This record gives sequence, C-alpha cells and structure tokens, in this order.
Amino acid sequence: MAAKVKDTSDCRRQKIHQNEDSKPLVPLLLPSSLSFFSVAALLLVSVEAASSSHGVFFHQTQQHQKKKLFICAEIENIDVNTNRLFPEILKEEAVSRLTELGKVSDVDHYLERTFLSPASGRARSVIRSWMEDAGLRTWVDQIGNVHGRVEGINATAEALIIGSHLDTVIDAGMFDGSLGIVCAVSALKVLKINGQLENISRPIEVIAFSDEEGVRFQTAFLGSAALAGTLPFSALQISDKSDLTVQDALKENSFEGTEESFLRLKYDQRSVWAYIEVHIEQGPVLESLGLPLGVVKGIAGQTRLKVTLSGAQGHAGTVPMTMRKDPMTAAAELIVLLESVCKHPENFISYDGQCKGFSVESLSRSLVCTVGEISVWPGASNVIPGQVTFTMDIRAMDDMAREAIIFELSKQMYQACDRRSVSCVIERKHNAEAVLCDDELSSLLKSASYSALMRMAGEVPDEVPVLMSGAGHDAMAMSHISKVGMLFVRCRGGISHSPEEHVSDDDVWAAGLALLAFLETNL
Ligand SMILES: NC(=O)NC(NC(N)=O)C(=O)[O-]
Ligand SMILES: [Mn+2]
Ligand SMILES: [Mn+2]
Repeated sequence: MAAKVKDTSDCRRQKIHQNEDSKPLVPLLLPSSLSFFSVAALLLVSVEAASSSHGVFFHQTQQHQKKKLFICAEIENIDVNTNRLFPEILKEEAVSRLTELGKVSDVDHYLERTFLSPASGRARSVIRSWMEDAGLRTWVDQIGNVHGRVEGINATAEALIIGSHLDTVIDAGMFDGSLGIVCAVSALKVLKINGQLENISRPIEVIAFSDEEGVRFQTAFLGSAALAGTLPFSALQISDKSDLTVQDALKENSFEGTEESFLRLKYDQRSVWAYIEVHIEQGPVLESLGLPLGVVKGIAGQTRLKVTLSGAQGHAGTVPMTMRKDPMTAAAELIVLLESVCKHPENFISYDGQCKGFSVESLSRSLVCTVGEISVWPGASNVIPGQVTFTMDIRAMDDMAREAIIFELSKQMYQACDRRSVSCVIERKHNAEAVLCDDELSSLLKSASYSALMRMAGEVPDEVPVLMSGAGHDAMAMSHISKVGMLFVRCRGGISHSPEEHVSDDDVWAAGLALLAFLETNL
C-alpha cells in the first residue's frame, strides 16, 4: 500500500510509552539526523496520556538509549484510529484467550499439558472453537493436532500453514506455543470480519500441534513430524514413564494408533507453499534491544539422550566405600563432565587441525547442555542406589560439531563408568538437525513487522532484528516439507519454561498485527 503524505493539521498526538509495565516517557529529543523516511512534518510532542491503544514498544534501556522520533501521523493509510488496529481482537481478546488456555492444565497449581493428556483434550476443544469463531473449517487429526483451514479463491493452490504447539512443559508459562496459535487465529478472525477471508489467494491452515515439547515420551515434534512424514512407525511403541506406549495413548484417546493412520497424516509437500510460526523468543535479546519483534535466521539442532547407570544396590551403612558400585556418584561425575564439555568444548574436540578451529569456534557460541530429569531406584536414603537414569539435552547450531561432542562425551562417560564398575547405557531418544529459515519468508515477516509497528506507533524501529533460536520449534519438523519462517516476540527477562514467562499485552498485539500484515500483503 503506497505511503502518501497528507496535511499535518490533524496530526494526532499519540502516547509514547514503554510497554504497559513502565511509566510514560518525558518529552523526547529529536535525533541528530533523520534516519527515517521523509515525512511532511516532524513534530516533537511531549508524551501525553492517550488511549492506551497507541502503544510504542521501544524500551528505553540504558545501553540502548534511543532518541525517539515521534512522527506525526503523516503517512496516509497509517490511520491510527483504533479500528485499523483491531485491539479488541488482536489485543484484548487474544490476551484473554491466552489467559484462558493458560489455565487448561492437568494439575491444579501449575501449568502442565502434555501429549494426549486430559488437559490437552480440553485445549483441543477450546482452540477448535476459536478457529470456528474465525470462520475456519476445523478437524482434529489422528495424532491430536487441531487444524483450522480456509480455502480462499483457489483451493488447489499451495497452502500457507501457520502453526505452533498446544502442549507445554511441566510448570510451564502460558505463552510458549499458545501465543503462535492464538495470534494466528486472531489475525484470521480480523480478515473474516473485514470480509477478506474468502478472497485470499491461497488456502491458509492453522495447526495447533499436539506434541512439540516431547515431555511425555521424550521424543519432540510427534504432531508436526507425523505431518512431515518423518515419524517412524516405531514411534508408536515408545513408552512413557508409566510404560504406556504412544499407541496406547492414542487408542485411549479414541485415535486409531495404527501405521495406516500414521501414513495418512503425511502432507504432500506440493500442497504447502510455506510454513510460518509466531513464538516467544525465550531469550533476552529483543528485550535488551528494546524491540518487540524479531525474525528467526535459524534454529539450533538438538539431541536428547537417556543415560541409564546400573550398579550394586546395597546397605548404606555396611558397604565400605572402596567396595561400592554406586550409580549415583557415577551420575554426579558424568553430569559435571557434561557441564565441562559445554563450557570448554575446545578441551574435548579431538578433530585433527583441519576442522578443529571451525567446529570449536561455532560450538562455543551455541553449544548448550542440560540435565533436566533424573530418577533413582529404589530411592531410599539408607539404600545405595541400584540404578540411576537421567536425561541429557545437547544443542548447537552446528550439527557436525554437536555430533563430535556427543561422540567424545560418550567415550569419556563409558571410561568413567568402567573405572567405577558401573554399567552405562546411552540411548538417543530424539534428534533434530539445525534448520535455516527461508530468506524470502524472513524478509516478508520483517516487512510485516515494520508495517505492524508503523501502524501501532507511527514510528518505525531502526531495525527488526534477526535472531538465532536455541529453542526448538515445530518449524524444524515442517522444514522437511516446506520452507519455514519464524517471528519472535519479546518476553520479559527472556524467561521461558517457567510460570514467570510473560509477554506484554502490547507485544501480543504487535505479533497479531504483524501476522495480519503478512497475510494482507502476501495472500
Ligand atoms: N520452543 C521450545 O520451548 N521448544 C522446546 N522443545 C523442543 N522440542 O525443542 C525446547 O526445548 O526448546
Ligand atoms: Mn517450550
Ligand atoms: Mn515452544
């Protein structure tokens, strides 16, 4: 939509403030040079109370003190009255839905909604109702993904898929996964209300994936990998901690749980134009830059290992220390070894000179390792454990270097257990290669973000940053059948996988508007 300038007389004063949690700013200084596009008039206005719908999202952080330029609303079509901003749908209703979904939990005092749990069934229903409210045709597939689709004027065209996940970790925040689903449905609802939904040039399908986190079965992306056709039939036999298999869980939820039903889930990649996902950043970068939105360049690869150490169970009071085969102390040594490997990979990569520098250099920037779960048998204070099991989550942007680390780490783990006469079994439970997002999609998402921020604040940030993702996403699975793009949304303190996870109402709104701008511009 071409930007035109119009008379400055009806220049609207808008509120420049940090997000809802902070105080309005004092009158701001003009920047030394006008780095922005030409405008009819630049007026410095003191910050005045105005309807909260005109939020500006650029934090004034110490290290990134930006001189704010307040451009009087002089770019035609940036009509700043609220009905172009749809706050009632993209902000108020979206936040209320996120809050509602954040209470759909399998336990009372914190948020837990794992693959095919009772709460995930309730979440499927409520998400489906929101999709229908947005005018979408809905269904639930044979692995618990919720789909909402509109065909547009050309039902045979390749579809745009917009997705994220409805499952959560344990003691989760209410935005991880849910934000992407709610924003997608809300943006489509605006298109419906504007009468644009039926005229879109290609089908749009929103998918709420059933298992991105992989908490229950330790294999992430079950829902999206099934659609991508990369989920092996053997996944049906993976068991959870109560020895229920994926197949048992599917049948318990009235899904078929057969190889045939798995096969039918796969999408033909010729039917997909692109996959995009809106997700919280789950890191501190956007907040440190004082910006609400960023575009994802790539997603780190990830490997999940299950380590089982078995020793000699015995009496805590009678077995001399020198005669013990204690899997607990062995586990302690291995967990500290894992930390050393991740902090100082240069001490562990045993490549020859040729590729050492490359791998170590790339590793040191992105290698992270975590032991998130540990269990002990029999688990009594006066019993030397017989068995200790724990998980290892290892991630890096460089797949080859990550594999090299896993190789070296495993070698040293076996050596340590040999010294302790403890048996060691290392199982690879999950693996996902690093993924690069599509440049064209990323550029379209970046433009959409600019448009959203322009609409909302009449001011365009210096940049919509491009970030790497250490967190995994369903986009990794979907990249097997489609080009993928991701939009990151600022979250407070970069905190995630915690009830402290928080996205401001205005940033939820910015994300929905960016998605709306993407749809309006590209479909
Ligand atoms: N966005 C996520 O939190 N993803 C999580 N889940 C997977 N599968 O990566 C993770 O651990 O990063
Ligand atoms: Mn997560
Ligand atoms: Mn997530």
